[in-house]
Amino acid sequence: MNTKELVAKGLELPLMEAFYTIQGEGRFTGYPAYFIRLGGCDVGCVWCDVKESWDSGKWPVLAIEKIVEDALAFPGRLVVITGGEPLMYDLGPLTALLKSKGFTTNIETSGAHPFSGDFDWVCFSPKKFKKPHPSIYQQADELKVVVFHQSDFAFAEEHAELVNSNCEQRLQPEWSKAEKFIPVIIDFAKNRPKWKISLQTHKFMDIP
Ligand SMILES: C[S@@+](CC[C@H](N)C(=O)[O-])C[C@H]1O[C@@H](n2cnc3c(N)ncnc32)[C@H](O)[C@@H]1O
Ligand SMILES: Nc1nc2[nH]cc(C(=O)O)c2c(=O)[nH]1
Ligand code: SF4
Ligand SMILES: [Mg+2]
Repeated sequence: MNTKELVAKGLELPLMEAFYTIQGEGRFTGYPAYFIRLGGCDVGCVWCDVKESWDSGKWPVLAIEKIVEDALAFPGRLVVITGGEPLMYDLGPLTALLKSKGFTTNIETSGAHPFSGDFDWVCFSPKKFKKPHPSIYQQADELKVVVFHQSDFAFAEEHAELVNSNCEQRLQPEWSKAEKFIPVIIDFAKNRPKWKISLQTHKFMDIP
């Protein structure tokens, strides 16, 4: 098979970066985790903090065996697959291999492509820029909505209605608007206690 075919089968993937750090966001904030950041995203969030990931063609294509071998070099056994938009790819083979090696598998996704892979935790961050694929709503363990504009609160409530009943709900201020929206998010959550707050703590800790 050629590279295109191998990527289509999820046996090789474009890898922007992989790094061992502390999960900065959401339910596992503070947990040491190995991040696998896949290249490529077609969603186009204006405030994306990793726009350099968007062009998959910029990044080397690696066999999943190599990706997993590199992850094993670190003490932690929590992996976060992110991007770019990781669900652009078939994550079945990578997650199966990770789990066979004893990793807990988490994903950060916009849900904008059909769900694939075997995950212990699915963090679903819906975007106005590309409608989520229907398959994400029953898979999501966490709904994490980025607040960039006042209208994002209604957007968040719309998606809270669509996810499964035990899906955790978090609001995350868009980084450049944090000063403006943190007080608003605090007030919103205190009045609607199903909503919790997620901050990009890695940026406060000055770690990747
Ligand atoms: C870079 S995205 C990659 C994974 C996937 N494409 C997604 O959007 O969930 C990882 C997380 O960072 C969030 N994010 C990206 N840029 C942000 C920003 N400027 N402020 C706050 N959160 C941001 C996304 O909403 C998502 O929850
Ligand atoms: N430390 C750290 N935590 C994160 N949580 C989600 C991230 C992402 O870019 O997917 C991220 C990230 O880039 N760094
Ligand atoms: S979906 Fe994620 S990676 Fe893609 S543009 Fe939006 S925040 Fe960035
Ligand atoms: Mg990030």
